[in-house]
Amino acid sequence: MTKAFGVRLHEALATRGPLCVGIDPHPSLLESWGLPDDVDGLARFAETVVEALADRVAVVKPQSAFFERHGSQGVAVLESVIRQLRDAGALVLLDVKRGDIGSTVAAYAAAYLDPASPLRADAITASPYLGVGSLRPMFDAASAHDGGVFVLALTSNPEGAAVQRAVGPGGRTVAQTVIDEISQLNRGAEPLGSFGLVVGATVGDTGHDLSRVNGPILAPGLGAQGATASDLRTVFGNDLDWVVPSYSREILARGPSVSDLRGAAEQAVRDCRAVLGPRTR
Ligand SMILES: O=c1ccn([C@@H]2O[C@H](COP(=O)(O)O)[C@@H](O)[C@H]2O)c(=O)[nH]1
Repeated sequence: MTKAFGVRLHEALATRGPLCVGIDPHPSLLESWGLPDDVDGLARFAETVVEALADRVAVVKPQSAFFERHGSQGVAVLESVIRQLRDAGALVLLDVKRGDIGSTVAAYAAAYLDPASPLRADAITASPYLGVGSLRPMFDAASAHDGGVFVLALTSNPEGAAVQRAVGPGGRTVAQTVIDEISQLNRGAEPLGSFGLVVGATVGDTGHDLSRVNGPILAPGLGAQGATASDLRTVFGNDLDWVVPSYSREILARGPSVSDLRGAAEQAVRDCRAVLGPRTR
């Protein structure tokens, strides 16, 4: 029997350090690595990241879009990469940002969280734009199969604020509603729940209450989007315990050298540890 995603993430962060590295094979990165912008280039890029990082980084986050743009063969590469990452002990957070009416969300849940699926990951990202409740089939599948779901709350892009900071009839922002609903799902979980949030490292002081989340908070936007590890203190204040800092291009740009990729990941862990400090729980 496996352990709940929150438990596995807790262990991975403790043993491997507080870091998520994204696999985002941008055409420009393929070019700078001397690879063609085709399925072979995609596979060589992703396999190099697997070789460099899968046995040492806590969470690896393939960005599905960069695999999908190569069609069915790209998706086949993604399936293989997910399997290789998991076999090497990394937790795979598949960044797909899915969301829909509940009956369709059930199909997404089957695609990404059911152990029978070739695309099964440890956790996925989800969009709450159709209402957090519409994601219920994902939460149920995650609970049934020891997976996790990270729901967008305050995203790292500047356009997100207009929607996410809009205030609803009850006086809460859209983002705070998402935060509160996810916090409910994690109530009582030890050492932390399996339901996460996405809060960009670029957003500055959030002005939102993250104190009851009791689950992981993915913080993308570090590196290429301009945020630095020290910004995590400004963004999360005293709620730093379960922040999972996430870098993609900043680290990937150091390839194709396996040792340079590892060096960049080690530096990122040092930078983030200096801000996050020892986990208090
Ligand atoms: O708010 C969000 C949510 C997801 N992302 C994703 O993270 C990576 C960031 O890549 P960088 O190269 O480190 O900028 C990318 O896959 C985004 O789709 C995000 O940036 N912000």
